[in-house]
Amino acid sequence: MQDTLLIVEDQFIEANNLKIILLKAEYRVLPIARSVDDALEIIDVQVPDLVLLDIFLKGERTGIDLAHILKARGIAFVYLSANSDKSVFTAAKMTGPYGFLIKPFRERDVLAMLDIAWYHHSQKNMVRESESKHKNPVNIISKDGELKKIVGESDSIQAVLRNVETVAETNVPVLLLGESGTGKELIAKLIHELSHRRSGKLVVVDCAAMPPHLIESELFGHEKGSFTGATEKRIGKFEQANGGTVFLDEIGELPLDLQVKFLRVLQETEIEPIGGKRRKVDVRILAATNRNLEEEMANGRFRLDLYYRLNIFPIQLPSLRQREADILPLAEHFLKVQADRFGKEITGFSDEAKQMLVSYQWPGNVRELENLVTRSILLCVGSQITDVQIPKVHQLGEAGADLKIKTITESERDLILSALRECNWKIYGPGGAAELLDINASTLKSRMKKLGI
Ligand SMILES: Nc1ncnc2c1ncn2[C@@H]1O[C@H](COP(=O)(O)OP(=O)(O)OP(=O)(O)O)[C@@H](O)[C@H]1O
Repeated sequence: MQDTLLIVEDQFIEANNLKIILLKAEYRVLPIARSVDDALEIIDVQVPDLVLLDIFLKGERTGIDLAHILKARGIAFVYLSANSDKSVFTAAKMTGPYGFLIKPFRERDVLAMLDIAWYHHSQKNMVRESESKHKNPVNIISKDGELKKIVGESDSIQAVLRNVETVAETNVPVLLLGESGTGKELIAKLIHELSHRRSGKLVVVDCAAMPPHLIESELFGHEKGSFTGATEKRIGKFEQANGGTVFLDEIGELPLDLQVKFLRVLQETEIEPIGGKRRKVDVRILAATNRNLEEEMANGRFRLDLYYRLNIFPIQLPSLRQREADILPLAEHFLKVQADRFGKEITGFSDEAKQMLVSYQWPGNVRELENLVTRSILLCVGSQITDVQIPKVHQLGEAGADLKIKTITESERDLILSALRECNWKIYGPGGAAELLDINASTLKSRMKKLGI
């Protein structure tokens, strides 16, 4: 089957010459688009295999704006541009094209670039296919009737799932590492569900949430009368989980004296309730932290022996910004789940909203994404989410960084550049630099021209 190409170019003669070259090389070429709107109309009817994209086009939106949309839709593209200006090139590069040709170009340069683009595109598709062939070990967790799906297409989350598959059936303790909101607790639940302990309990203990004077009794239990106020015997979490799994979240918060007692659970599978005798428990330990345990050890806050005992099988959860490929699948997943929950009929995100989602850094990781999607659903009035309220404080991150006194022109230039960078060089529409700077897009464009950006 012939590969189908779309040329997006506002110069009629150049577009036509290019079309002739491509037809001669036996590509199928869709009608030429002269603006972003034209291109979108064509793509809505027929998805091309690859788009050849000029940067400055007819109409308000640029090729870089279109590239963001193509990227969100998973359509490959290469740039063809007469403009080799460094800032434009940098902005174009950030959209992840398969190639960039400076006009005027020779026929064989175009064809060679297309060959390379096809090669990279097919490699990427092969990786995607092999990823989707790898079935998640169990991606549905049922607990108290609650269904949870583990979503993730990126290499890094697939590697996590493979590790989970490897370790789940063993009795080895697992240390889950990663920033807050990356899914450590969810993975702990998955490990439990995949283990032979699945019919036993999974007891979750958040070490950071317990008052220090109660942790020992909570974890190990106490005998009646063992201290003032111990009016009843208490069964600790380790014993409650007998035959099952204990997940200790925020293990880095466990006080040093209790780390020794916990080490005994790991080494001897024994607990010692306050005021009681040592006894055996049959539990598997999963622990998580978003702290750097090596640093904690260096500062004397975490025991070396416990660290080595726990660190037999560490699993590092990647931050969301390290796995951009997962942002949209996760967002779509939360949209479906939460829209059902609130009884709203929302079909999806607009291209602009998708672009805003993939451009943001997600310091709060998957939890922040889930919350933002929920908020967007509640605020959504139509059948599509067209706006997501990315926190402004992060968008403005770079603008105030440089405090050196500059001329007004220099400051204006820096500010515009920071805003453009924050918005991945999107000028118009929601999440664009004009919105961020709170000025009219055409004013921004004329300021950019004047300042040579
Ligand atoms: N891959 C994923 N697929 C679907 N939902 C996910 C995924 N990862 C995380 N979540 C959801 O994101 C939220 C945060 O995840 P979780 O509580 O497991 O993170 P955490 O790393 O344990 O956070 P913390 O360190 O703050 O305790 C949860 O609602 C969880 O269900």
